[in-house]
Amino acid sequence: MLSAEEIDGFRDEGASPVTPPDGPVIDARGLELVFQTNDGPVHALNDVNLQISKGDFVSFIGPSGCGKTTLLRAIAALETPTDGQLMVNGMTPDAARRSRAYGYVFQAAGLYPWRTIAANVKLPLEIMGFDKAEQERRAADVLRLVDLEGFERKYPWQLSGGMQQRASIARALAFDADILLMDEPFGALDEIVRDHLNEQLLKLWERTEKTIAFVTHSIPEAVYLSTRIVVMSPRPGRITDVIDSPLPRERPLDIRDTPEFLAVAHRVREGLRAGHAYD
Ligand SMILES: Nc1ncnc2c1ncn2[C@@H]1O[C@H](COP(=O)(O)OP(=O)(O)OP(=O)(O)O)[C@@H](O)[C@H]1O
Repeated sequence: MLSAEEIDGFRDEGASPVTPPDGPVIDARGLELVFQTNDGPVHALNDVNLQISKGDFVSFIGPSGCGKTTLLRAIAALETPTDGQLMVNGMTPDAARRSRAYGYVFQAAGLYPWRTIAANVKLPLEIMGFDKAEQERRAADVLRLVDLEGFERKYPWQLSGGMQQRASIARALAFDADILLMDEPFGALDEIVRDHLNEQLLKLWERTEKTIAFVTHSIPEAVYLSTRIVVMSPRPGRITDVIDSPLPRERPLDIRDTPEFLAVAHRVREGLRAGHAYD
């Protein structure tokens, strides 16, 4: 379920989503993030430099604990960098959050079991004070976008895992932010369902022209989805490679068998290996 801080994000006062600037939608320069813990400092991000343009689909891939989620949470103003500069839509992450610059999709669908699918999708809109008619209209629109038309009155437990994750994507889309931050949204699903959702997500990205930042552990998923793949080293997370995908935007699933696809996957694997200490 959404945490108190995430729900607070919807409550922040703010205008409707703003038009992104001409420059990068997400701009990180020399970003550092150190957590202070009882066992001493944990250096999660080290000198992260990255510019993401409007309409990019960027995947972050790296070993467990390398700081992928931390980076996404910093973009969402849920963590505060200890050094460097981070701008989202040309403003500080806090200001971007208040202007509802992004929707956030978590690893677990996080739907409230006592609310119907439509009521879950409307939750942020309710908190933001949209009137009832607008809530209805938007919920219907986004549920159609994720192919859940007809499931409005169902409860989350009546839906499969993949459908629940689509509902959580619909909830993140409901207030029409330009940026979608997705933290391993399909990590817990079986491969066939994941393939199907990957295909659907690409179509949705085409239709909506959103900028997507997507965390994954899966090389094929990163290569299949992305226009850019950001490879990270083990903690402290540094960017070791940024790959601009040569693949066309239109991607049937069987593109994964082509030499071009396999070449990109190979480069990602090499990047992960280079950053990894095995001993
Ligand atoms: N709030 C926190 N306080 C202290 N340490 C934290 C906190 N959040 C994350 N960390 C630590 O920071 C490091 C990076 O964590 P993060 O969750 O960003 O990694 P990740 O790459 O997303 O991992 P995974 O792929 O396993 O989800 C880890 O060592 C983690 O234990």
